[in-house]
Amino acid sequence: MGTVTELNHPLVQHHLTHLRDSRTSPHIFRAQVRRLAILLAEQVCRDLPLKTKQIETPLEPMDGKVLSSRIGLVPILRAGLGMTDALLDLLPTAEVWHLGFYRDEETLQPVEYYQKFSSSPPDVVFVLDPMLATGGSASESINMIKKWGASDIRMLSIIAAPEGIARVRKKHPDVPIFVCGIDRGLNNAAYILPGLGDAGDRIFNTLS
Ligand SMILES: O=P(O)(O)OC[C@H]1O[C@H](OP(=O)(O)OP(=O)(O)O)[C@H](O)[C@@H]1O
Ligand SMILES: O=c1cc[nH]c(=O)[nH]1
Ligand SMILES: [Mg+2]
Repeated sequence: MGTVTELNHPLVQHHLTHLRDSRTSPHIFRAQVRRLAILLAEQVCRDLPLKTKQIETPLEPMDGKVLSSRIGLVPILRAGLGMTDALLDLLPTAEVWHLGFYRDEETLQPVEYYQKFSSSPPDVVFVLDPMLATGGSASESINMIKKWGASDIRMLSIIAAPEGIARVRKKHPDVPIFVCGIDRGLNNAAYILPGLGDAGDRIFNTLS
């Protein structure tokens, strides 16, 4: 079974609470998503390989270390876009490839509407989606990323339901999951409880 890393850090809990709060404005919500994505990035990058790079400091030459992998970010539209810039700040040479899915409100099944992949996959792919609810969107996304040829795939979410984690682990036992918080479960409409509502709508200010 794939590993699940739940960030258990005071900063994560602090920023998660402000993210969840229904009074948080879209402007602050976006900032909170970004802060939490940075904290997730710190965890998910812990074992990335390094190579030596010879540089000169103002005082002397030295062998420095730099990341050696080709890293790809795959934000799941729309809400995954909210996490992308935070990852790019830390990984400025990462490639960004997009997948578009929306969840059909009746069937709760993910519906694909956009895919943009290169001819060869990166060495490591970070799948970005703040919400892992039933796990349908994440599982389908990972299916497509595997068809692309990627083998080192890591799922980054801000909030997950146990049901979504179980589904991704069952379908993709090779994919580690990194999440800021694991919530109680899903309501009848498959929204995460206590959750934060619809992440895409809160990021893009499209709540009607
Ligand atoms: O685990 P699941 O049950 O599949 O639900 C999670 C999906 O739902 C949300 O996207 P949504 O369909 O609301 O699209 P949006 O990002 O455009 O709002 C979320 O960002 C995930 O992609
Ligand atoms: O709680 C949920 C479930 C799916 N998508 C969201 O944005 N929020
Ligand atoms: Mg949405």
